[in-house]
Amino acid sequence: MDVNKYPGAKFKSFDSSETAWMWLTNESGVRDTVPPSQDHAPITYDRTTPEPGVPRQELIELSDEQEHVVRQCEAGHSIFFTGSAGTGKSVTLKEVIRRLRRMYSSGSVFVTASTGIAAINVGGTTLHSYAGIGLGKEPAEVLIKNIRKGTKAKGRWWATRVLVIDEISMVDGNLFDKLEQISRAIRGNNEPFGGIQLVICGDFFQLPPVSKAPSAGQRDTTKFAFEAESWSRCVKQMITLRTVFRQRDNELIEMLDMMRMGQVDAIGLWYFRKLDREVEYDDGIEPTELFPLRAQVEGANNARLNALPGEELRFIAMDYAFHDMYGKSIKPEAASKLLDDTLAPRVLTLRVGAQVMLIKNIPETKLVNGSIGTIVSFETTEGAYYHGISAAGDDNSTRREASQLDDANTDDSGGDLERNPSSYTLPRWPMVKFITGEVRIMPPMPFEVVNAHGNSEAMRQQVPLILAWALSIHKSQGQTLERVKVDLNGIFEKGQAYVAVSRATSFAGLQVKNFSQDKVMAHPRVVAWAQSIEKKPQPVAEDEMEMTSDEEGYWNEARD
Ligand SMILES: Nc1ncnc2c1ncn2[C@@H]1O[C@H](COP(=O)(O)OP(=O)(O)OP(=O)(O)O)[C@@H](O)[C@H]1O
Repeated sequence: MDVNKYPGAKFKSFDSSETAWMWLTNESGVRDTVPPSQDHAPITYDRTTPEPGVPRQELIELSDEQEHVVRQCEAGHSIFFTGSAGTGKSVTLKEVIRRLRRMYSSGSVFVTASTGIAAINVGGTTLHSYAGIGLGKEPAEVLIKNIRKGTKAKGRWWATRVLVIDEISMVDGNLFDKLEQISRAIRGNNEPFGGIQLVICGDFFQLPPVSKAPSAGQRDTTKFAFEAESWSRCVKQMITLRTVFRQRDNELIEMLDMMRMGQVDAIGLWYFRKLDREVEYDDGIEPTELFPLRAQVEGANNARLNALPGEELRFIAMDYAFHDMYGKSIKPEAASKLLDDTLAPRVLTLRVGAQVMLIKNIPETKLVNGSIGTIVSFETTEGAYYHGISAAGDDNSTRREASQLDDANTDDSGGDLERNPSSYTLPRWPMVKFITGEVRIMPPMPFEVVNAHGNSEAMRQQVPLILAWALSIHKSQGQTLERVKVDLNGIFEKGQAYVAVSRATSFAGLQVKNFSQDKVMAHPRVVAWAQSIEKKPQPVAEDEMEMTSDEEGYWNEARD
């Protein structure tokens, strides 16, 4: 890596993501992730060839009900699929995106989510940025006028054949109606949502749309997407995934179900009270404590880090800015802002003894996004190999590249100073011992932000870890955590307690402090809607008639 050309640089610009990947592959030696393909032709899906823009996941065999969702999407139906936490909604959605992009051109399948973090999780962009509506506060007529004036957002609306919306529970109902109106107006098509096929995913019992909390005596202004006037016209099918994969213990699954509905019975209460105990783990790795507020998380993590003796190492991310989907260069500051949603921090400060969470899946291992471990030392990759320890993402074929990474970073031109100020010649990376017992060295890995077409707009190279004594409930959404601690006294939002507690995989790894009925708040309008759906026969697509026993209704699990 000829970093002499870029003294102290944190950015390097490229014409396209392909040239950046070529540069990374040929010059920096980083080759632990295959560059996203820009090719729209069908690609065989395996661990080494990700679809454009779809985050790589371990090969998972879809269950029948998950496969059914995929087939309905392939058949062109507009659907909303839901299910309680851990039923594999994200896994299913990634497969839907992969298959639809293979069926149509990837340029006509747009992937969005309600928040930046959720969008990264499915390899998409925020719904607001797809729609080109800024904050979307103005009336629909004004937004339509603004979109008509430009070419970009208008072009996106025209090009869209399928619109994927993930984490729908956080999408405001008024916004949904505005988007529906915009779509019809811009596309000049009066069919529901302007004729776009909608694939909507989420669980309304999880986090609600962000709205100002009502003060005493004020009316709750939350409007859910299912309360949108256009919802029933646009969403023709609702499918509930019922098999929970995250937890195996049936009692825990039942308790979580009760919590989701905000109705914990006496037995559930007894079980929850039993969970109010300290859990000691032999390996010294503590449970991750989930907090509702970011400041609480930072306070808890920094206090624990500062209490550790020994040297502190700071790992500074390298950010790369590419082009947006119209070929316009993205400014470095804008790229860094986008990349902050990837969870990979701009600066990661660590010490030996720090508890960390992996924020990438490591193929061929049991290590996944959410795996918890402790820093046991800082080592060069060469040193780690000498002791028989592999690098993250490493198998035999990448060993050479990982050592090239060391060579690249030991260049005495100064590039290494940015990365690892404590070592001029031998950059060291965190060595982590995970709960699984596995020990891995963690050199930087790439984190990408893709646009709604699935092409890379920005990339961050950073050590794939964050501090994990504490985590915000918001960031924990979508995660699976083996050891969790939640104090329900801090909970203030409906759905928050359920999201937090449902991250756990087992009773043994779950501690719940201060459980009380009033903290397990399901939104009354979500409950009422769920119950009304339960009573209503569901619209069934023609090719679905024979499946009605399986897909009776949205809330058939509540009937059991
Ligand atoms: N068909 C399957 N076979 C085996 N494991 C699965 C399957 N589907 C999902 N899983 C696993 O179950 C866990 C939860 O999956 P996922 O995160 O997709 O659920 P989710 O419904 O999106 O959860 P949440 O609502 O909490 O975000 C993951 O560890 C995932 O790998």
